[in-house]
Parts: sequence; structure tokens; C-alpha cells
Amino acid sequence: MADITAEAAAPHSTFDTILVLDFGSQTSHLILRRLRSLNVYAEMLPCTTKLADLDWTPAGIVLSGGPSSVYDEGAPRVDPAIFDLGVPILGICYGCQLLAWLINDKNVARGEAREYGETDLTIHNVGGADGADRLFEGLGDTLHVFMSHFDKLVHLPEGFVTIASTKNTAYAGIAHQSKPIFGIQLHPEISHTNRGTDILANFAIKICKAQPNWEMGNFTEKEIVRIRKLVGDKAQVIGAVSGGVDSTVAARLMKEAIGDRFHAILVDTGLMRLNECQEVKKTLQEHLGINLTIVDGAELFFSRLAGVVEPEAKRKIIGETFIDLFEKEAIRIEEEAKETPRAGKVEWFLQGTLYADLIESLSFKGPSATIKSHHNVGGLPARMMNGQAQLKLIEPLRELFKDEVRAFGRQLGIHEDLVMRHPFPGPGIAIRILGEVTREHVEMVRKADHIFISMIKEAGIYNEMSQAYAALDTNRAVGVMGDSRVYGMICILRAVTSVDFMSAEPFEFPFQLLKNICRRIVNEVDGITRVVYDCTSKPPGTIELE
Ligand SMILES: Nc1ncnc2c1ncn2[C@@H]1O[C@H](COP(=O)(O)OP(=O)(O)OP(=O)(O)O)[C@@H](O)[C@H]1O
Ligand SMILES: O=c1[nH]c(=O)c2[nH+]cn([C@@H]3O[C@H](COP(=O)(O)O)[C@@H](O)[C@H]3O)c2[nH]1
Ligand SMILES: NC(=O)CC[C@H](N)C(=O)O
Ligand SMILES: [Mg+2]
Repeated sequence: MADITAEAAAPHSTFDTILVLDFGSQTSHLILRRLRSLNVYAEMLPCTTKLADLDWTPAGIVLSGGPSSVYDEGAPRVDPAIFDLGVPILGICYGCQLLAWLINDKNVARGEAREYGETDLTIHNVGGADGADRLFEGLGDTLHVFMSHFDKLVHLPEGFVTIASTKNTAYAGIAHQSKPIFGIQLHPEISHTNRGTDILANFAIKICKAQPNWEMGNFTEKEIVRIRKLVGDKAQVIGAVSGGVDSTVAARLMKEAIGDRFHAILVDTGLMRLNECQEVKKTLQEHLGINLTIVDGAELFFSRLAGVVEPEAKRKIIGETFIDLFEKEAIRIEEEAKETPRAGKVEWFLQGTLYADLIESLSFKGPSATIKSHHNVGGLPARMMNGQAQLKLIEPLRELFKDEVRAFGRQLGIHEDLVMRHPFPGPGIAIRILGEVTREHVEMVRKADHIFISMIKEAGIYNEMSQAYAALDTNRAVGVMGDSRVYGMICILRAVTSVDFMSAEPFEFPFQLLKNICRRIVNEVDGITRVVYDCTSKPPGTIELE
């Protein structure tokens, strides 16, 4: 894996470090981010880590949430040595359940009601010599928090006191009476938990006494040095550049590092939005001086996707087709460069992969469940992953989140419009069609999406939401138009707000605007007779439909 901090001396040898042990939650990495945002250095390792294998001592340990149930056979456990270390421990959700279960396996059971979403938490002031309630110090008597669990603590573990509860969960917060061991059922790392970062600050800074003195340093310079070393002074690099902020930032970095040995390629999948490819080419040329080659792959994508409706099957086909086309391009570039000063093998393949793409695609650092195969990660053909392909992956942004990449894009002087552009997934409109991907269906989505986004821009609210799009349900519904019966498809509109695309909330449109958008889509797009607005948060939904 590309390690973005490889150039620096291991920060855990210099800075007080919180160790996050990952039990596979989709939001484990956010714990790191929140801690780093407090300037407390944190590292994440799989829950299977043996403390004896570490050559450093953490200032504190966080046990993350996870999809398993502690009472199931084979559920992940933790190295018991963490309890002998004497450093503070905080269990979050699964981590909290595990702390209770290790004391007595009767302490945790399957709940009667799922508790997914926001709820009110009552904080209990219990005082005590060391202040067992100091995890919530300064946070008042109640908090609005985010929960995502089914199992729960049914008994208070021996030696512990209750420091918080909700209507559904009597032991939503527990603390050991004399040792610095805490457990919380809520997720402080999720932005929906009010003052969640303060809970983590209390743990890391007050309880673990970690110094908040860590800074990321100059990512650009470090990364350019790292890329030059990795690529050497002969090899060429081709880059998958979509016009999205991630690949644009990655391309800009690569161009700076190796100049014209870098070749930016955009694949026209036939699944892009209205006029997108030409607009992207123009923007990259004008603003960044990047010469983009557009490869027309539409015919190939449509023929391979014919008859396919299952989302993961679509994603795998798309991931493979991208690579097939890039490998062909690599050969073409090598041939063309043969007699020129930049002749050299095209060894590397640049992608703008982010952490969110990784965590949802792969079992990355712990046992997290695969939600969907992002085309650029889990959708890649096996040869890209096992080192047998002619191209090796280079992904400078793979440990970063969207907001960090945007900040980095600004550092590189990339235009604000591009920095703030809503993400558009590589598989494009294909994963916004529930049903078969045909040219006719894609055309319908394109028109509806163009109306939706134009009206959002006209209303001046594009930057108030993080991502918006129109999709198509190829099931049909009855309607009446001009006194006649119509039987057409259903357009699904989705717009969300999100900080890092790991969780999201539906955007609250003025209802009149939503009605105007629906009316235009039904009137102007042949074949669509209904329009619905998707109000699902993430979780439990995802941002894309497939
Ligand atoms: N049509 C395309 N042509 C070439 N590469 C692409 C295309 N679509 C996606 N990619 C590659 O896949 C990566 C992941 O896509 P993703 O959509 O997550 O990022 P992005 O397009 O760079 O940014 P954004 O998330 O803002 O759309 C991109 O960074 C890029 O390397
Ligand atoms: O390049 C991409 N290739 C993919 O296969 C892919 N799937 C989802 N996305 C984008 O990732 C973010 C989170 O999406 P989900 O909530 O649907 O997982 C959202 O911004 C999605 O648009 C993708 N991007
Ligand atoms: N988010 C979590 O950690 C969930 C823990 C456990 N799987 C439950 O459902 O209760
Ligand atoms: Mg994109």
C-alpha cells in the first residue's frame, strides 16, 4: 500500500499517539480523522494486532465499532495484553460491547429494537475519585447523538458505573470505577453526534494526556519527492483523469513531479453526463495546462453491459473495461514515444482513489463488510491487485478524505469551481439506472439530470449540497397526460449534504422548487411519468443507488 507518510520518521516515535484498533466499522477511519483534527496523532491497526509486535507504546487505545456480534463464534476479539498496559481504553459500539462481554458473556445480548440514527443521550454525573464521568466533562446533561446498533449491554459490567443512557439503551455509556476504561454505545466520530469531537478530545487530551501538537506538514512537497523516487527518471505514467477533483489533484501533482512523462487519459464510457467530456478537456487545458486525451469506449461499455442488471456485476464489468482500455493506451503511448527523448516503459497507472472508495470496497485494515465495489478498487481486475499486470497502481490520495483533498487542491491553486464540483462516480450513469443499461435509458437520465442540476444552479444552491443527481427506475408506473393513459419509468432524484461522503443527509429542498423540477422532468423527458425524491440518509442508504 502507498504510505503517504513514508518520507517522515514514524510519527508515533515523536508524537503521543492514540492507537485505534479496527473491528471493521465503516466509520473507524473517522475516529482517526477527528483525533487528527484535534492535532492528536492517531494510527489505525487491525483488531488482530498483537501488542508485543508494536515497537511503540500508545498513549491510549480506542476499540472501534464493527459489523459482528460479540457473542457469535468467530467474532473478532482483542489482544488481552491491552489491559495490562495501563493506558486508557475507550470502546465504541462493538468495542464497548466487547469490553462488557469480556468481563461476563451474559452482559451483551441481541436487542429487541434496532437503534439506527439520531437519539438523545442523558449524561449521568457520577463524580467519584477520578471522575468516572470525565469522558463527558463540560458537555452538559444531554447530547444529541448518533447510534447504529442492534446488540446491547443488558447488565452493567462488574466494577463499572453508568455514565450515560438513552430511552432504548440503559448502558449507553459506562466507565470503570477505578481504572481508565470507558465504553460508549454512540458513535462520537460521526458528524451527527453533537460535540462528538469533544468526547474524543476529553478521552485523548484529558484522560490519555496526549499532547495536541501533531500537524500533517507539507503534503505536496513530500508527495512530489516520493513520486519522483518511486517512478524514477525514465518510466512513463498514464493517469485516469475524469475531471473530478480527486483525479485532477492527483494529475496536477504528477505533472509537477514528472512533467511530460505523464499522460492524462479520460475514458468516454458513454455513461457520462451531457457534454461532460468536452467540458472537462477544455477546463483541464485552460486552468491546469494538462493535455487530456479522450478515449472513446462507449461501444465497448454498452456491449459488455447488455442484459446486466445486478449492481456488483455492472461494477466489475466497468472496472475491467476501464483497465482494458488503459492497457491499450499504455501500449500506444510507448509506441509513439519510441524515438523521442521521453521514450520509456509506461509502468505506472495513476488513479485519484480516496479512502472512502477503499473502505467501502475492500476489507482494508480490519474485518469491514464489502458494501460496494468502487470501480477503481474492488472493481479492478485481479491482475491489477496481484502485481501481474503490466501497469502498477499509484494512488497518492488513497489515505485522504474528500474535504482533505479539496483543501489540498486549493493549496495547488486549482480553480474553486473545480475544487467544489460534486463528485461523479467512475461507473457514471450505469449505477444510476435500476435495471438494464441501454443507450435509451442513459439518454433519459442525462436529460433529467441536466434539468435537475441546471435548476439547482439557477436557484443558487449548488454549493449548499454535496452531491445531487437524477437516476432512473426502469420499473413503470401509470400516469395521465393530455387525457391519455401513460405507462412510463420513474425518475429518482437524490441530493445530499455530507462532509466526507461516509455519511450523508438528504438535502432539504424548498418544496415549490422540488415540484417545479418534477414538472419539467415529466414534461421534457420522454418515457418518464413519475418523479420521486429520495429522503434516505447514509447510513442506512448509500449515496448512489447501486
Ligand atoms: N471517465 C473516466 N476516465 C478516466 N478515469 C476515470 C473516469 N472516471 C473515473 N476515473 C478514475 O477513477 C478515479 C475515482 O473516481 P472518482 O469519481 O471517485 O474520483 P474523481 O472523478 O477524480 O473525483 P470526483 O469524486 O470528484 O468525481 C478517478 O480519480 C479517476 O482516476
Ligand atoms: O469513482 C467512483 N467509483 C465508484 O465505483 C463509486 N461508487 C460510489 N462512488 C462515489 O463515492 C461516494 C460515496 O458513494 P456511496 O455512498 O454510494 O458509496 C459518492 O460520492 C459516490 O458518487 C464512486 N466513485
Ligand atoms: N456499529 C457497531 O459497532 C454495531 C455493533 C453490533 N454489530 C451491533 O449491531 O450492535
Ligand atoms: Mg468522478
